[in-house]
This record gives sequence, structure tokens and C-alpha cells, in this order.
Amino acid sequence: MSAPVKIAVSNGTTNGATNGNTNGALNGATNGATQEVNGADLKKMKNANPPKVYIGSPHKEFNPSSNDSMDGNQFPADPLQCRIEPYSPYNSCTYEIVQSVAEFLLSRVTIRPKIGIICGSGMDGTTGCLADALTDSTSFPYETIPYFPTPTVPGHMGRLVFGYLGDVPVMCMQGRFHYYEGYPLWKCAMPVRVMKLVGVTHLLASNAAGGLNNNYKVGDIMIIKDHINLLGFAGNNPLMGPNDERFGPRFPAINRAYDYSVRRMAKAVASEMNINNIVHEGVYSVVGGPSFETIAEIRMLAALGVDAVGMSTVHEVITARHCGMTSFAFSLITNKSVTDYESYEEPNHAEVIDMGKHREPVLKEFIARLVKKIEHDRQQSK
Ligand SMILES: O=P(O)(O)O[C@H]1O[C@H](CO)[C@@H](O)[C@H]1O
Ligand code: HPA
Repeated sequence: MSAPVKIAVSNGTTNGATNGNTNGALNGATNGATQEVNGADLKKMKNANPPKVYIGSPHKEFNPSSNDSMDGNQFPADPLQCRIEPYSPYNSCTYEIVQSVAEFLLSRVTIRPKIGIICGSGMDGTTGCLADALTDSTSFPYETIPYFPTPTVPGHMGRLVFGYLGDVPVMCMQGRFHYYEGYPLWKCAMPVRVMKLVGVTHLLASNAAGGLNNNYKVGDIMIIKDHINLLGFAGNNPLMGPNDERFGPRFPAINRAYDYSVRRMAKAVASEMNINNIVHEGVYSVVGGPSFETIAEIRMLAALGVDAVGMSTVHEVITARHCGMTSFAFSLITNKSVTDYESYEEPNHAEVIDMGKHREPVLKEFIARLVKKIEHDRQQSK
């Protein structure tokens, strides 16, 4: 049975005050009621209270005259304001909105994490992994967080957990948002900006990916050293639209996206754990999905120097770098990409999730040790 977690119960009000003095982070007092429930209770709660569909959901017909509320707020009466809606490829989530989400969270937890973790498919604790390893945790189902999207993909649980990994305070996204779910890229990456305004300085993202590199086996880990943003090549980027300099510059550099020193720490962790034989470093490419790749596409990606392919992470890392966060990401190779026209093999999401669960203990330890090193390094460089 999984460890009890505290569920933060929204009382519809926020009282966090902006102090804006530490990395743009907000500071707020805890006033949210909390209650203890276990994992089973949480599932029951989720089923009993089907997710409210907020303005940010891709699945809702937007109706300006509706009286639907978002955390107690009415939709704006002015229909022009209502044009700020989620289908736009341009970011319509203002700094103030992100700030209000950060305040909402900070006013309900006392913990002030500097490290934010995003769990990939099958690694999100649906069976009780990383987030359940957190102690003294407070958990927010996404549907209880104003403006947050809700995940629609199996293997992505959909809650934000604050707690201690070892003795390091972290916040952990159990479940992420993908472009193929219907969310524009800026919306998929919006939680990263929330992390930033909560005070997070280091993003640590994981994902499930298909392995193209012939040296990789299913179950291996690939530390991402660089990416090819295929969605960006096609004119789609989470930073498209008006730029708010409070987050970052109009034209951010991305060539050092995957922090060299954190990658070195990750390799040191692999040595300590004696798993060098399954840990590689390589290039990840994002595709839009949800269909897996054709053989011709895989061959093209391999020719471009891609080692692993997936449908996430890149927009999160771009958004993190834009707002000055240090970022690190790794892929769990959950399947080998098919390159042979004679092959009967087909990738499928079930095997992706199964491999995530199978590798859970190794990944948990890998992340916990890395988090400890990052925190140690952060303390040293103060
Ligand atoms: O990248 P994560 O979220 O780990 O998920 C990966 O697994 C799914 C395909 O099985 C896709 O969503 C792909 O991106
Ligand atoms: N392709 C794209 N995304 C993926 C894959 C894949 O083979 N495996 C896990 N996520």
C-alpha cells in the first residue's frame, strides 16, 4: 500500500504575497486545509469528483456566456477578453496568471523547493514510485489547481506533489501534458513557469522514448545532451507569441540547454550505482505524435544523428531555459524503434508504461542521488 499523502483542499482563496526577491519566486503563508488520504482514497476521490474542466482544457467548447467558474471566478463578461482561449498557438497565459497559480500553491505548502521534477510515461507513480517516495508530502490533483491543464494519457497520473526526496525539498509533476492531447505547446509547458515562480531553479525531466541508437537496449537510460526540435522546425515553439521579458528574452539561446555540470553529476551517479553499462548520453528528438514513427521517419531521424525519439520534454526544457532555469533530462528507452520493413514489431503505449514500471527502482535511486548532488552543489555555490 502506498504511503499516505496530504491532499491540499482548495478553499477558493489565495493569500500568497509576492516578494519577488529570490529568483522571481513568490512567498506565501500556508492557509490551505489539508487532509490525509492514501493512494486508494485518492483514486476514489478522483473518480467521485470527475475533473472540473477549466478554461485551459483542450476538450471544452469555450462558451463566454456560461456561468462556469474557475476557482470561483466568473468568465469575463467582455467577449473580447474571452478571445484569450487555449486553442491559440500563441501564449495567452500571462505572467500574472502564472503568478497567481504560484501564489495558490505557495499559500498551501510550507516547503520551498529549488528542484522541480517531471515524471515521464510509466514513471509517474501510478503504481507508487517517485512521488510516493517523497516524505512529508502535500499533493495537488491537477484539477484542483487553477488554470492547470489536466492530463488525458494513461500512465500520467495528474498531480503535483511537494515533499522531501531524502532531505531535499522538491516539487514533482506526476504526469505531463503533450501536444497531441490538443494542448498548444505553451500550455504543455506552463507548469514549468509555475515552478519558476514557486522558486525552482533546476528542472529535471524524464521521459519514455524509442531507441534509435543500435547500442541502446530496452531499459537503458539516455542522458539527453542535446535535442532536435522537429516541432520547432515546423514553426511551432512554446515561446511563440508575445514575449514577456519578466520570464526571459525574446530570443533565448538553447545551445547549452542540457546543463553540462548536471550531466556530469548524472554520470557520476551512474558510476556510483554501477550502472554505467546501461547509461548513455545522446540526442533526443521530439515528434508531435500521437502516432508512432514510420520506418522512413526513423531512418531519417537516425541519419540526422538522433539517438532517441519521443513526444515531450523539448518544449519544457525550452521554457525552462527561457526563464533562466538550469535543465537536465533523461530518456528511459522503452522500445527499440523499428527500422526494418520486414519486421512485424510495432511500438505500443502499454510496453512503454510497463518498462517505466519495470525500471522504477533504478530510476528512483538515480533521481534521488542526482537530486542530492544538485542540492549539494547549489549549497556550495551560494
Ligand atoms: O514523453 P513521455 O511523457 O514520457 O511519454 C512518451 O510515451 C508516450 C508514447 O507511448 C508519448 O507520450 C511519449 O512522449
Ligand atoms: N516514439 C515516440 N515516442 C515514444 C516512443 C517512440 O518509439 N516510445 C516512447 N515514447
